[in-house]
Amino acid sequence: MSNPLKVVDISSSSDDTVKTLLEAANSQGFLFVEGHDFSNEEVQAAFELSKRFFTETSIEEKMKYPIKNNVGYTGFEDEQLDPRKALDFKEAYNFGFINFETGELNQSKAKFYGQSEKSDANEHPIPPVFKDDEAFISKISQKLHATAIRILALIAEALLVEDPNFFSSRHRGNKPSGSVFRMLRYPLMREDTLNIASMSSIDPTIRAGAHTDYGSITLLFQQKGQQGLELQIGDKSQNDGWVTVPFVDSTNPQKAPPLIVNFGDLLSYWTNGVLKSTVHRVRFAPGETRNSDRYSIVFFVQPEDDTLLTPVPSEIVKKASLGGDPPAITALEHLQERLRATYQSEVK
Ligand SMILES: O=C(O)CCC(=O)C(=O)O
Ligand SMILES: [Fe+2]
Repeated sequence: MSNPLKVVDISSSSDDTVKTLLEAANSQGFLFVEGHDFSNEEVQAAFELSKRFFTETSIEEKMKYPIKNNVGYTGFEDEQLDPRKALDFKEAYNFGFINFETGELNQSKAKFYGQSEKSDANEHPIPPVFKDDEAFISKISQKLHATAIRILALIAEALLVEDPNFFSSRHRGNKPSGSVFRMLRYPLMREDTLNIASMSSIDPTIRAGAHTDYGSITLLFQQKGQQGLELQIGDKSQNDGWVTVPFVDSTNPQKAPPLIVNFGDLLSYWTNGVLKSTVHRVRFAPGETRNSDRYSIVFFVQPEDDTLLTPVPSEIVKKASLGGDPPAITALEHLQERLRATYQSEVK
């Protein structure tokens, strides 16, 4: 399968790196990032852990950790990324309320927001299956956060923002933000899952409905032989423009494959559309032969909650303005609005 996306090495800050990154962000809104810090072993271990949680935990046990404040488990029929279409046939577990400096995960709301700790139990308990690996999950989250900061620094350079820390000072790791580390599973349709599908309005080929991401940027690992991510970047007269993202292997066997990186609505809004937030979905082609579920590991990056989304101070951004700037809302307001649409009710 040919690769329609650019592969950018973020270990370099060369003019070429910065230029290619901006080109990819401005045209496709998606790219592959190599030169990151992740070893193959580490990413494999994260996928193993995800598999263990999804396949060795009963549904009753999973339901003890229902998603709340965007932290926890979401099952097969909860999410609807494209409100016009069927519900998404997938399950996910979100780690959130993370302090990327200390590595603390799933903190209570009170602790996360620096309010005095209430006496009642933490409303975001970590499922026991993850208990022995909490330090490992923290480390992966911290590295993903650092990788995102690195990409944002290169973006600031590409946009000729005078302050090189413009984005990093708005994505500080120890401040409250809606950033989430998510494990996802898109199961094969088997005897045990077919029942769920036939009982509801699920289209089994669409695993994550067409949507754009909400935040600043998204980092994603997928595995060989488990493609399914499609982007709407092609010729609209053919297949509605859907293009499949292939699996791209690492050029160094010790290193994990390149990360898939895309830009979300918030960064697009913040840059007057210079960075594109591209529509994408996950689809299993009808009748396609697969022999495994699809797993992905995703890190959704959000700025600090109270970040005001006034246009990024850059001549490139200013030139892209179509007259008046959009109203300045905060990152948290922006996120809550999008989550409300996804869950079609109050933010859980
Ligand atoms: O699993 C994937 O490949 C994509 C997931 C995705 O787009 C999302 O959760 O926003
Ligand atoms: Fe997405």
